[in-house]
Amino acid sequence: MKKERKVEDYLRKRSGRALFFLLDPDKVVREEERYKEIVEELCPYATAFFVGGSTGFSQLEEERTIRMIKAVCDKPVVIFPGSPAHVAPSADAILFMSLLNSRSRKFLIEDQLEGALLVWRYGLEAIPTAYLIVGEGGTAGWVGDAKTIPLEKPELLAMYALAAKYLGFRAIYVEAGSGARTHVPPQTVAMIKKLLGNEVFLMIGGGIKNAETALSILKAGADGIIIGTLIEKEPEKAVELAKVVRESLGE
Ligand SMILES: CC(C)=CCC/C(C)=C/CC/C(C)=C/CC/C(C)=C/COP(=O)(O)OP(=O)(O)O
Ligand SMILES: O=P(O)(O)OC[C@@H](O)CO
Ligand SMILES: [Mg+2]
Repeated sequence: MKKERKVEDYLRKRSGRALFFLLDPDKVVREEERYKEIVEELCPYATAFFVGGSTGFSQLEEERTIRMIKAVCDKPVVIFPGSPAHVAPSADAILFMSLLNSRSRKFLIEDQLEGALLVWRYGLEAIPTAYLIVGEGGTAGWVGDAKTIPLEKPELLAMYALAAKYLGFRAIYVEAGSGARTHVPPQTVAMIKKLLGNEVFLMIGGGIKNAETALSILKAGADGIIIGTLIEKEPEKAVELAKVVRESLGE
């Protein structure tokens, strides 16, 4: 049995400077060699790799992607599940999430029932995470039947964030949607972090495409940020972003 909060403790030690690189198994398995090289390049800058997608669910592809990352990089690999089909045995942990602003019971609690059994069977570390989709919402918003929170109404997001904290979630992932044109504004991040305090680990993702944005969101109070689409579209820019962020943080 893996130690209960090993990855979570590791992440908490890196609050305010955690960089997560998200790989979509659906895409990775079609170009495994290319992604292997990208992972090698990103590895020194990564806090952890996230693996998951909103579409094309398959445990086989999830597991293959996790093993590919683990073969070339010693950083933790965390499942970011779009469905219970993403629960795969070789991961170090899973964001065990509920999409709190979904209209559907499936994403609030039903997928978790099926996923829980697999998490238990594989002895995976579960990080209780509230997933909140804002703004454009991207594919995850559409698939997850989210009542997306408008970016210009941060007070609605604040209500969700507080409810998540009081329900006992130890992490919150605020998602603007994969490839979003507008990322979560730093002022909103600052407001949410102030309400949450250090008890809850705050992750921000969606539409972060350059180092300036990444740093502004971290400096506003995000504990970690997620970079996905940039890795797929312009991997050299993702590596550059990672380098600049690490240097600017004095690491
Ligand atoms: C806890 C367990 C077992 C499951 C939770 C299931 C939930 C709550 C899902 C929420 C809805 C959803 C579809 C989330 C997807 C999150 C994710 C992995 C996003 C990253 O993928 P994208 O980049 O948006 O996907 P594509 O690249 O496929 O468009
Ligand atoms: O793909 P991008 O826009 O980097 O977003 C990352 C992540 O928040 C998607 O779930
Ligand atoms: Mg994607």
